[in-house]
Amino acid sequence: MTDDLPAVRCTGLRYAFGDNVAVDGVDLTVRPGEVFGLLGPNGAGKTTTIRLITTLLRAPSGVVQVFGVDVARHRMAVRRMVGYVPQQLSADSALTGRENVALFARLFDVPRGQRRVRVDESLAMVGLGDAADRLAGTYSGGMIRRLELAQALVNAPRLLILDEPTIGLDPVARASVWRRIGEVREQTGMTVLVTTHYMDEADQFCDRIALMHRGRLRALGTPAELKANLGRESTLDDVFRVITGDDLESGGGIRDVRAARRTARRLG
Ligand SMILES: Nc1ncnc2c1ncn2[C@@H]1O[C@H](COP(=O)(O)OP(=O)(O)OP(=O)(O)O)[C@@H](O)[C@H]1O
Repeated sequence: MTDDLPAVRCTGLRYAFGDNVAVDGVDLTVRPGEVFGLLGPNGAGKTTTIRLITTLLRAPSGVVQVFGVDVARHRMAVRRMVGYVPQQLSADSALTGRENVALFARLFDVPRGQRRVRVDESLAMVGLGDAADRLAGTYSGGMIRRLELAQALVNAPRLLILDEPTIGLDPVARASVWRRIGEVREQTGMTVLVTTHYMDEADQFCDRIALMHRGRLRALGTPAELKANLGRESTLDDVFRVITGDDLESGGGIRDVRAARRTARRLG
């Protein structure tokens, strides 16, 4: 009955850190079953938007609904529907892959009788079945990301939210992470909301894209639509540059460097 409801609907969403308006009146609908990419330069407001959707931040104004459920009023119900892979994580290098996922199964309150099966299924979905009993500390960066994906999948979420799932990975590992995301989506029909800085990845793997800049949505459409609006032979990079001016090059600064270092430390 709820199948036609949007996976996410944000209306007039706004959030400020002191005087700094991070999210400035965002209206956004993510359709059920799609892979939706939220793009934008550093500081655009993507992570803050995701935190509002996942109930980690509370919006002072605006409404967020996940499959029709209001996040302000039903936080736990929303959390049960959402799997979230944040930028800074989560996998414990002193535990095996299986133990890491089992820990999340307990945290998410997966019924005891289903835990073992759910853990095995999640590890298999991301291609870590054979490595499940190795310590996560021995995994490559790409395997760690897939392990984090398995952690988010263990409670069978209807909506999977990934914040920069491929940052800091080499091209082969990036492709492998995306392949797993695609397979999971096909197997489960779940909706995927993803942020990325990699335009080529967004172009290839997202059904629709929203470009965010300075807290606002500046463009929304399929990759093909966004490129077509700009003219023949345009790339998503071109679209991005037109919308954000020079911010793509100048964006980042200390926060970006810190984030990249954090990721490198985590993966290294
Ligand atoms: N915890 C915080 N305290 C104060 N300001 C914050 C905090 N988190 C984010 N901001 C500010 O809010 C704005 C939006 O940040 P946000 O992290 O949502 O952007 P982003 O698009 O996710 O950037 P990135 O790509 O670097 O992750 C930025 O100006 C940022 O400096």
